[in-house]
Amino acid sequence: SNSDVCADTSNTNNVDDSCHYAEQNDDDVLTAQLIDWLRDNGAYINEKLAIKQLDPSLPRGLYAMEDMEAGETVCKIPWALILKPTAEDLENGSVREELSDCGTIEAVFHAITAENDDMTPYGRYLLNRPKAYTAPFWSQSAQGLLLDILKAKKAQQTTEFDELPPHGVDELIDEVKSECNIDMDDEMYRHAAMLVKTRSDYHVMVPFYDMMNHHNGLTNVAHVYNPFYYIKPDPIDKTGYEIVTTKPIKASEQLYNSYNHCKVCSDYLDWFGTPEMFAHFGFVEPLPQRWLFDFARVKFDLSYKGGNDADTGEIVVNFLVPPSERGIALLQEELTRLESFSSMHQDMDYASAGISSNEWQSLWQYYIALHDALSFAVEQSKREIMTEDVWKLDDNWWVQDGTLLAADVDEHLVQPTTSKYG
Ligand SMILES: C[S@@+](CC[C@H](N)C(=O)[O-])C[C@H]1O[C@@H](n2cnc3c(N)ncnc32)[C@H](O)[C@@H]1O
Repeated sequence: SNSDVCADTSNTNNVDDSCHYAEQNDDDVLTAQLIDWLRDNGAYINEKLAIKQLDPSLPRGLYAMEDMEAGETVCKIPWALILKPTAEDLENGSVREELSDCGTIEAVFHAITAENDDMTPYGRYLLNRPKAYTAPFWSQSAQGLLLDILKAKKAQQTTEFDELPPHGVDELIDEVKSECNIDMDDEMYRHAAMLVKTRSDYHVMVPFYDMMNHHNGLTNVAHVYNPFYYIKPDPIDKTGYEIVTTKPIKASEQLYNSYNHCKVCSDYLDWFGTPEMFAHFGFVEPLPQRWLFDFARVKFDLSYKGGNDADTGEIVVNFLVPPSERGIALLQEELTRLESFSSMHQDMDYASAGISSNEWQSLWQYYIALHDALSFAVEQSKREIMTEDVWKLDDNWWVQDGTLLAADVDEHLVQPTTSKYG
């Protein structure tokens, strides 16, 4: 229980105060309580694992404390400990297309607003996450600055995608409001919605699973059961939610998930790349990155030559669709515009911009990633054979990685036909 942990970690006269402080503020205590609670309630958590934050500049994540083999179970979380829509809502949709995360937002809201004694360690950890750190939840002024960078002010737009990605950061809150009929002016509902957007596996919020950070070059875990099909063919309400290692992992290495390429789900959103990851999860993913500039019909991956070694430094651009002169000229125009934006703001700080320090840092982190990606693409195009063919294609010009699933044309779900995504 909480008081046991407090008694263990404080031997001062002021037990109550320091105890209270630790409970409220120490994420190490919160995650230790989370793991105890999960194990006490029937979860399997591999003994070789620990949740840690190595450095304040790094996100808290899941690490191997001893060598692990490929195929070891990372965790198996009973259905009862998972936050999810009501049984009735789930009945209405046994496959992903019919499920929404509205019920999950409700479940998270209840978990983080429960009275003291009823609040689970999972609820407490979630409650303690930083608030409003993804762009759709930023203040109006911070969002306004981001939209300036993206040239996405509605009045200036001539076509839907005459702007840099990510698209629609200023629309998400209204979407949740209307789709879920949830009061998004309530601070706790907003926090619940952001938690679901940043941590859920579609309609399920799975404690411990959601401690894994993202890296598409170093992914070393996979789902055992397809989380989208909770009734068939694999009933995760009976089996529990299980994750396994896919590679040998050395002591001290981090376990990484992929937030956009699920290995057992057999499909992924081809357009969901680095900008979308930033909007949805609030961080700039490390290389490999994917960038799709619809207005210029340019799509490419950025990666390190010969693997994931950031130290070798050499970055390669892989155009997934042959670039056109017209498209590259449009990117060059945006680069020039971005540079004048940055020189206009160089003497400013977050206070003079009227936004929070976190918003300011996040904004410029994305600016740099965007500027770098555009520069690399423009540079590399000089060594490519250019063709204007991409402008003869229809709106799906960018679908190159596989075959569109006929039923899902709007979502652009792509079934991988190559081994590229493992
Ligand atoms: C599912 S949670 C992962 C656990 C989280 N780091 C924590 O401390 O609870 C997703 C959040 O982790 C952070 N994150 C995940 N992968 C990251 C990465 N590669 N770099 C930076 N932050 C990352 C982002 O803040 C994201 O919204």
